[in-house]
Amino acid sequence: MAILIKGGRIVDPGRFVGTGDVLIEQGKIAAVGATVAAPAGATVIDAKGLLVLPGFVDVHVHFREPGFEYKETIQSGAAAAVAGGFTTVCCMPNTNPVNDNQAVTEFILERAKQAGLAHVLPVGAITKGSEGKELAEIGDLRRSGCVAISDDGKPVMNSLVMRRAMEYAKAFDLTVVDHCEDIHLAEGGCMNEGLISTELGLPGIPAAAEDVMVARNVSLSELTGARLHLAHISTAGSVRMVREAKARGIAVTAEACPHHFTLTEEVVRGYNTHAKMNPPLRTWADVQAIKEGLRDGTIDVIATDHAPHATQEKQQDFTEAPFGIVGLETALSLTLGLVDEGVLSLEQAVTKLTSAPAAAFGLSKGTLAVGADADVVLVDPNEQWTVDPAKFRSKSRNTPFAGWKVKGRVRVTIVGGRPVFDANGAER
Ligand SMILES: NC(=O)N[C@@H](CC(=O)O)C(=O)O
Ligand SMILES: [Zn+2]
Ligand SMILES: [Zn+2]
Repeated sequence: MAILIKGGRIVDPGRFVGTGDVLIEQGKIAAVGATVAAPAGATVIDAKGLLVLPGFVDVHVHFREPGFEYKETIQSGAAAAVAGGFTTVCCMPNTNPVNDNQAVTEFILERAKQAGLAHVLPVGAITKGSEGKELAEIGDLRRSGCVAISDDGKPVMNSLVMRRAMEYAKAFDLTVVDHCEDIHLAEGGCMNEGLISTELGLPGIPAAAEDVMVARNVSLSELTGARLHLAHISTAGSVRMVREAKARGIAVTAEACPHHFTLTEEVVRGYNTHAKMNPPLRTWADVQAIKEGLRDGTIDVIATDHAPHATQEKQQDFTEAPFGIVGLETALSLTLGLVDEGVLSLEQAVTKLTSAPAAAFGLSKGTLAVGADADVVLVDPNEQWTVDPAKFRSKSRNTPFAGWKVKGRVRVTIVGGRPVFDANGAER
């Protein structure tokens, strides 16, 4: 089936920016240009007034299958992804069992195929059971379809284990993704350490718990030459160190999450557990540093760290509730907020949702290049809407953005040439 997307504002970073048409044939991008003729029998989608973008790539999501299907399944997670404009998502291995072997990887890929929505690419564990002790079978994980390795949810505390992981990863051409947190410095904490944690009487997690691990990982990347990707950076110190590492030519990329460039620790007042995530919401100065890092290219990628948890789990004391919030269905609007604020140009914002994450993981995604998989998203940049968690595709509703009035909404999502989400036909 051929599809011609007509008259939209195309933003294909570094390739084509301007009003034009996109032709899809046999699941691939067949042509992009100011005017492309519709072949006989093609379905024409009128994209006037809409942005036409490469499908977004999220290198950091938690779909809870296997093991925690009550929070999210691969099916519900993939549905949330395409509703949010994400056509490729990389799912972290902190499931039960942990994705530290070929059987779990193959199970995830099979489930993703059955869902038939987004491309769901597994991230394998660095260590067996993500226990930080013994390396997983990294070569097997690579061969069975893992696109990166991480023990996300936990850091790899032992520096020698991390060094060996990086050496293997380099040999297998895999990116190593680390959740930078010194667990001893962070132990017992549930929000950012500072004045507010003292006022609220909550145990804090100092910025240094993140910073020291960023410093270590950058050093190990320099030592081994492995490609390092830093998950969810949240502190001014991390931004500073990544900036310096890049200036020195170290193979490091970094991601920031929408909540870390939108909210500060102030939101924790009121003890709303939807403001509890790891790393925690930080200070205004940290948020400014994250924005500056995004603006100047220090932070390459916007990733959601979509971390669904059930309502009853979040309805506990702040100290008891699990860390994490869902993000797939609000990320686009919050990112466009940075464009409205003048922090990013639209092309920069699209880059950080598409080609940059693809490059960080070495994926041939996030582009409208002729011959690429036809993963395309149509966005109305001006549509205003109110975040209503009850309408999420995700099984979970743990978001601090409920009731927020935001701008920019996905109209249509196409994966491999197949429309898999259409806001017009959808109950919202
Ligand atoms: N970010 C979170 O607060 N939680 C994540 C784990 C993680 O990303 O470290 C989760 O799996 O729930
Ligand atoms: Zn993490
Ligand atoms: Zn995570």
